[in-house]
Amino acid sequence: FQEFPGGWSGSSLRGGTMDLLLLLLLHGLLLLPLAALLLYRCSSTFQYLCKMAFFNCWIVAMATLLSPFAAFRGRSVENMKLLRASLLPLKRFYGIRMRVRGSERLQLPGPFVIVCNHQASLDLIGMVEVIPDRCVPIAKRELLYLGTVGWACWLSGIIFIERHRRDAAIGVISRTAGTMRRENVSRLCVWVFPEGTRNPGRSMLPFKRGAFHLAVQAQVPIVPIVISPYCDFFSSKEKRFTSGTCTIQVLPRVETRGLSPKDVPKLTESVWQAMAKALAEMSMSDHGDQDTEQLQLGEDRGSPQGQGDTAESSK
Ligand SMILES: CCCCCCCCCCCCCCC(=O)SCCNC(=O)CCNC(=O)[C@H](O)C(C)(C)COP(=O)(O)OP(=O)(O)OC[C@H]1O[C@@H](n2cnc3c(N)ncnc32)[C@H](O)[C@@H]1OP(=O)(O)O
Ligand SMILES: CCCCCCCC/C=C\CCCCCCCC(=O)OC[C@@H](O)COP(=O)(O)O
Repeated sequence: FQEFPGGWSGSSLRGGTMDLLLLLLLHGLLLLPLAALLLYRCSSTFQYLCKMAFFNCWIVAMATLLSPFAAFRGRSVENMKLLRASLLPLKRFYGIRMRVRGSERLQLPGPFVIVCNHQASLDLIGMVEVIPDRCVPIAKRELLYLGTVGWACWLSGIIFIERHRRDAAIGVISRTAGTMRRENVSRLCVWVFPEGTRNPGRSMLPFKRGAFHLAVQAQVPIVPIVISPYCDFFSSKEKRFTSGTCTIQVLPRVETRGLSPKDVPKLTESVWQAMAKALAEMSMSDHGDQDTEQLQLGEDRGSPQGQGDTAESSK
């Protein structure tokens, strides 16, 4: 480059290009969040993707932060309290109002098995709303391999089963029943999603029998819980996630004392029927507003009737 007095020199030309590039980069950096914000406001799909990404990031972040503290205690159901506390704020972030009905039905002195419908991973938000102390979920083994999430689940005493290895899964369930029955172990409850997989919408899949074998083997009651359909505010198929209201209905417990394995098919069917009825009633009313407290279970023996409450959560 030749230099001319008062003209452009090679170095000043390079400097000018650099300035221009920097200016463009700065604009880009400023415009990107603005564009993302605009997209978030305009596109419900983008909003859904952001909210789901945040859900997963929150879980990974909490698992990473809390696992070292949980590790001090070792593998213990007491760590479920940490897991629960870390997931409770999620409903506020998403503007989900939780209504719980019949929560007093969970205050039993002894062990019991909870069975709950499974629509989406969002069920975790409902689960932590009502899960009693010393209660662990049964989860698919794949969760164990999700890095710190798996570690957090293991430390919290979550019971893992390999769904496609029936004999191994039955073995895990039998050992769990043994632990529930053992007198020297303080009360242990187990939460099962008996559909065995997620099932979005207003219906339920037929139930797998493991939860019912577990209750019969341990001779403990079954407490069915129904979470109202998310259709109003959430759909993974339509990529829609807005704020909304969710009702959690705890149904009367079903006793299993005196039942044997041959009673399991009938027991499974009657619990499915009772839960399907409650789900249908919730679907008909706006957000499960209809009072389903008077639900009677065919198999229900000795459950306190008509004592239901409706608690709007302030947790
Ligand atoms: C800090 C932040 C960290 C946050 C971390 C995030 C937290 C995550 C935790 C949340 C966990 C939620 C996870 C949800 C899930 O993973 S759902 C998926 C796992 N759950 C299930 O699969 C449900 C349990 N499954 C079963 O119970 C099944 O019954 C199973 C044992 C797996 C067998 O299934 P399958 O073979 O497909 O079918 P059936 O149930 O129809 O059974 C077939 C025959 O076997 C007999 N059977 C079943 N179980 C038993 C048993 N325990 N004992 C004896 N016999 C059994 C059953 O009766 C059938 O025989 P018959 O037809 O009656 O002759
Ligand atoms: C080193 C590896 C790092 C991996 C990091 C992975 C990050 C994973 C991010 C978030 C994990 C969120 C876990 C939420 C678990 C929700 C429970 C759930 O809903 O499981 C589904 C199961 O019921 C049924 O599964 P399917 O419907 O049969 O499918």
